[in-house]
Amino acid sequence: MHNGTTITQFIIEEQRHVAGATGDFTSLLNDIVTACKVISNMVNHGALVGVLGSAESENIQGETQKKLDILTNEVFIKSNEWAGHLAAMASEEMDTIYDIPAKYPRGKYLLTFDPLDGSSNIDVNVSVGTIFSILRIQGGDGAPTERDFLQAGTQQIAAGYALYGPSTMMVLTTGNGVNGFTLDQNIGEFILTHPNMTIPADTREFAINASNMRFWEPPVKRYVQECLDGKEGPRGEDFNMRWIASMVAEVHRILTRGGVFMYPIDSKMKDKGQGGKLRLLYEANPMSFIVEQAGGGSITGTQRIMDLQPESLHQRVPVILGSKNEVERILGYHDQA
Ligand SMILES: O=P(O)(O)OC[C@H]1O[C@](O)(COP(=O)(O)O)[C@@H](O)[C@@H]1O
Ligand SMILES: [Mg+2]
Ligand SMILES: [Mg+2]
Repeated sequence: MHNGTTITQFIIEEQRHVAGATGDFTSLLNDIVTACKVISNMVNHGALVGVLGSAESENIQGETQKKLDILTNEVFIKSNEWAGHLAAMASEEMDTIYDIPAKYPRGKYLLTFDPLDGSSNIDVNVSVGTIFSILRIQGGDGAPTERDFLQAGTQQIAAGYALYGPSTMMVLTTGNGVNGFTLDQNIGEFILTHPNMTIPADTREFAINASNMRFWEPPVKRYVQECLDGKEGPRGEDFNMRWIASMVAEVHRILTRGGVFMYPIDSKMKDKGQGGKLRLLYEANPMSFIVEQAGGGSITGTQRIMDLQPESLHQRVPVILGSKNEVERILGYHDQA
């Protein structure tokens, strides 16, 4: 039996050092933690409870939704709408913002989330996750609007993800570094197991969906080719490759042992007028906050993601993140192009 620090104790201790803290933020994080525990249980039971497979619906990106995309979205809404901490929510799976029902008090925070990340893996029992980010509403007391969510990543006050893998973990930043917690199923508590996670500046491991190679832009083609050329090439060292197709699992690997993850822009997307594959508010910004807090870098290819001014709720952007020196090398290749 361990006597580790629970995530609630950790958050409360951290908030003790925040001037003017009211407890709202702690309580909001606790509701998010509860939602992830419910989702962990749902994902773990999978076919036993009939939650695998596709739903007969599409999200605003035109992707066929999985049953679990919809069920996990519901869990997040129900767990977070009632307590009076939120002004509104926005989800990858909802076309418009979710306004807090009038029967509940409205609060000062905004929550954005990707309820199930790595959906294409759920039916094949590969790790999936949940990604979230917390902002403070900037506007007045009126009803929140989509515009309230269009804040740069630097405005985030917290970000995190849950990883439903061999064990269920939660990784969190509130702007004071990055900490990882493992769910002890026996007591139903997330316990601090990975304090102060940091990303090594150098790595010999990259992750990209190589099936898109012919559509990539020259800087990415050059970077990946040099990795593949290994010892015989300009890098003079062999590189390893990974692709799980769950962003949460890729980022967790990078937080644990370094690496670089790339979902770059490509000509196929450009032809469709698409700005990238991954969503700025639900995936790119929260993961960039976590990666930067762990000493890594996160860019579109040409600029820092967290400096981007969002233009729309479901905007997609290119994402290149991970070990700082590799990310800077890729930025340099784009500058030279
Ligand atoms: O299917 P691909 O091209 O390998 O893309 C995988 C990427 O798409 C995603 O699954 C998109 O996220 P969702 O599953 O939340 O839609 C990422 O997690 C992952 O990195
Ligand atoms: Mg996702
Ligand atoms: Mg998703």
